[in-house]
Amino acid sequence: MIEEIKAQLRSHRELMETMERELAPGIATFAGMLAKALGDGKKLLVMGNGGSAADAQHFAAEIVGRFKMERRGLPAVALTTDTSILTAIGNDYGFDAIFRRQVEALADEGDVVVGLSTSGSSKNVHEALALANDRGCLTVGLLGRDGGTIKDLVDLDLTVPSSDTPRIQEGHITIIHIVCDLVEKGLFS
Ligand SMILES: O=C(CO)[C@@H](O)[C@H](O)[C@H](O)[C@H](O)COP(=O)(O)O
Ligand SMILES: [Zn+2]
Repeated sequence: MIEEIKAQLRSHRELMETMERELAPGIATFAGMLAKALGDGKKLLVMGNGGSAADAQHFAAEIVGRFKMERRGLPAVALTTDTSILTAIGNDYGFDAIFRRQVEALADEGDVVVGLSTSGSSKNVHEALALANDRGCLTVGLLGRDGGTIKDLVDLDLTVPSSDTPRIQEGHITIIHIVCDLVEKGLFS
């Protein structure tokens, strides 16, 4: 068991090293884009399924609440949280529409719309990002594997170089924390 634990910790560390080599410029672009949008009074919308739904909520909480600094709240909404909205849309229009319909209702031009998908191909995330593009939003995919169908759809993709879902999710939350740090420092220090 100890060997298995060490192997998993090693694969996490190796992924972080690969991300350090490959993703730093993309993470900087994401942070700059989000800081500019929030500074201009735009908002963040963020979504994902399963563990990525939790990551979406985590991201919105850092932006609305705080990451590390005492500062005013900034506008961010996780599209994963309202069970009445999710069940109404899912029941009436289908699961693939649960995020798209919320983008239709909430997204304005210039907002940043982020989709998390370890496969890069979850249909409900794909459809929401496609509509966000049509709305003139800035779209970002936090993805994994080969980036799936979402990679070519978004303005910016950050595809974590792994095919292991939990490792990809660990990559995503690391990116989210770095971006929150840079956004706070960019806007408030
Ligand atoms: O957290 C995990 C696995 O670590 C799961 O809940 C996982 O998020 C779910 O299977 C999702 O439905 C996967 O969707 P996606 O990342 O491919 O878009
Ligand atoms: Zn998970």
